[in-house]
Amino acid sequence: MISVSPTTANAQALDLANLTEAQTALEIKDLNLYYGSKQALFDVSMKIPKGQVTAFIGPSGCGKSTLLRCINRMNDLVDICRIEGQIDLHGTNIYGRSVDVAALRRRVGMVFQRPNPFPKSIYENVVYGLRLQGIKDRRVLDEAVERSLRGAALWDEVKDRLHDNAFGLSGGQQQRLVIARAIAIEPEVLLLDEPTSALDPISTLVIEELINELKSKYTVVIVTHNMQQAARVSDQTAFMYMGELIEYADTNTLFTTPSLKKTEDYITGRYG
Ligand SMILES: Nc1ncnc2c1ncn2[C@@H]1O[C@H](COP(=O)(O)OP(=O)(O)OP(=O)(O)O)[C@@H](O)[C@H]1O
Repeated sequence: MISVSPTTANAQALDLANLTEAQTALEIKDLNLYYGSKQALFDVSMKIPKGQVTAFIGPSGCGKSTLLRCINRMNDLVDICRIEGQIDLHGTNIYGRSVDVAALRRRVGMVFQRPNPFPKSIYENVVYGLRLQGIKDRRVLDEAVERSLRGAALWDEVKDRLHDNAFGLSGGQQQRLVIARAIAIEPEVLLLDEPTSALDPISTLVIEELINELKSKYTVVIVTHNMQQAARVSDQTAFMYMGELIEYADTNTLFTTPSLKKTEDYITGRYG
């Protein structure tokens, strides 16, 4: 049995099928995705609430990362990838003709499985996106560094060595640095693709606590292999299987009283 965290279990469950516009960060509508002739997502539709943590779970190859990567158009980088359907971010289709993809990726930040700091100082990693925007004012940059590192629960550990190379940090610290880099440009949505799978249990716990704090400012969508992690950190969970969204519900319901047998079989470990 998967135990759901008390904060998650006590949260007021939202009516996910009938979220109002004000409650919705993302709306995925009839999304089909193909890699060449192979279809990887089938008619996925869901609304992702604002200021909450939503987890995608399911067995390997079910399409979790593919769906996540649609939300900031990372799949545009895959030549053979074709998408039908749409995703609205706060009401505007991110696949619309006039969308500036670089601007979209500033609104929708992403953190990957392996920490990927740049070979630069801690400070320069955090301000990277701000420098790209042409911001040079030292005071603005200094403030952003402190705010972002505090936001990523890393400030106290690195405040005395901001100009040291980021590669000198532990794996868990590097992952929090990457989160600080992502939040420095104040995105609306943070996508986390198995953010703790390369980390030890203690670093994992620190990141999970951080995820809980991040949702006060950002909409967080996380892909995880680990059902216990989904139960601990997310407010709602989407279970995917072979490219389909099978069941989507508040995390407590999905893990304690799922509606469908397929979901129950997965969460009780019968497959996957
Ligand atoms: N760039 C790509 N080119 C071709 N096929 C791909 C590509 N990326 C993913 N796929 C295929 O799409 C399907 C879904 O893959 P995806 O990585 O989204 O699954 P996943 O649920 O995230 O899996 P995992 O948990 O193992 O990371 C798989 O069959 C995979 O082989």
